[in-house]
Amino acid sequence: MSENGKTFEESHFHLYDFPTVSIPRLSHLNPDTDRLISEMKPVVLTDTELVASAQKWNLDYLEKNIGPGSYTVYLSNNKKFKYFDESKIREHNLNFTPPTERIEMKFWDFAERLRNWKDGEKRMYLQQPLNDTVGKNMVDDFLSFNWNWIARQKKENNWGPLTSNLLLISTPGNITPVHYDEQENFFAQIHGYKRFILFSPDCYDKLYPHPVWHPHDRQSQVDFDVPQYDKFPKFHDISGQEAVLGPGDVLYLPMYWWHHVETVQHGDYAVSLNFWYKSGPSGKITYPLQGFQKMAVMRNIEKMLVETLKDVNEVGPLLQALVEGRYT
Ligand SMILES: CC1(C)c2ccccc2-c2ccc(C[C@@H](CC(=O)O)C(=O)C(=O)O)cc21
Ligand SMILES: [Zn+2]
Repeated sequence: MSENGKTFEESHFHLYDFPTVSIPRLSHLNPDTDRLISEMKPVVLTDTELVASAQKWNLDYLEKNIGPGSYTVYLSNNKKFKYFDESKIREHNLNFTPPTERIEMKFWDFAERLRNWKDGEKRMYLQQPLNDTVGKNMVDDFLSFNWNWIARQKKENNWGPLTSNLLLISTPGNITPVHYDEQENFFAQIHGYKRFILFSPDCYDKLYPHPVWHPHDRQSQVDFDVPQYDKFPKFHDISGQEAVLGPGDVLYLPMYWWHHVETVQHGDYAVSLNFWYKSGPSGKITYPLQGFQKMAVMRNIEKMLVETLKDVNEVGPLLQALVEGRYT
C-alpha cells in the first residue's frame, strides 16, 4: 500500500470495530487549512516544511548530535504505552500498578538497543522535551524550523505560549492508547510512519475516561483490542477520523480531541516532534457550549468534588444521588 509513493502496509494496522473517515490532507496554502484550524478541526498539512531541517534526525545523526544527558525511556511488555500520572498514585495512595516502566538512559544506549531491537522484545518509547543540552548542529536545525508559519498560527488562533517540543522515538508497533490533552498540538512526523485515529470531544460519553483523580486521568477506560461493551455500551456508536503521517507531514491535533496513535508495525522506528501550545483566553463565550468546553466543565466539577469530599470514593455515590431519578 502506498500513499504519495510512501511505503507502509495498511494490512499491518490494528483492526478495530468502529468506522473511520480520512482526516483531510491539505497544503498549508489552502485557505481551507486555516479555516479548519480556526474551527479546532484536525487537518494534516503536507507541505509546511515546519521541521524540514530535522529530516536528517535519524538514529546516527541524533546519537552524534543530541548531547550527553539522560533521556526518559518507557518500556512496555505489550504494545501499549498508556500514560499515567505518578503524582496521583501518591496523592490518593492508590494500589495502582503502572502498565509501563520508566528508565533514564544515555542516548547511545537507547540507539544501540533500538538498532538491535527484535519483534517480541520489550517495546521502547523515548519521550523527552527538547532542551538546550542538545549539540550545536541540532540547535541550528531547531532554529531553522518554520517558526514564521507556526508563529502566525499561534497569533491568528490566539493561542498561549509554546510549552514544549517533545522528541518521540518509538519502536514499530507501539500504541499510545486513546486519550486527550489540554493543549493545542502541531505534531510533526520526522522518520517512519504513525497512524492517528482521532475522535471529537463530543465522543466523551462514548470513551468513558478514567476519573480525573485517577493516575490514568485523560485516558479512556476502553481497551480498543477488547472493548467491554457491557461496561461501556456507548462505545458501540463511536466513529473516528484517521490519517497515516509520514516524514514531513504535520497534524493539527486540536486541544481536547481524543487520539489513538500507533507506530506502524513491521516498519521502521518512528521519530516525531510535537509542538504543545497552551490555549489562549477563551474570549467571547457563545452558547450552547462546545464539546471541549463541556469536558473542561466536567473536569472542574470532579476536581471540586474531590476537594470538598476529600475521599475519592465518595465522589461517585454523590454524583449518582444527584443524577439518578432526577436527571435520568
Ligand atoms: C506514550 C508516551 C511516550 C508517554 C508516556 C508517559 C508520559 C507521556 C507520554 C507521551 C506524550 C506524548 C506522546 C506523543 C503522542 C502519541 C504518540 O505519538 O504516540 C501524543 O499523544 C501527543 O503528541 O499528544 C507519547 C507519549
Ligand atoms: Zn496526546
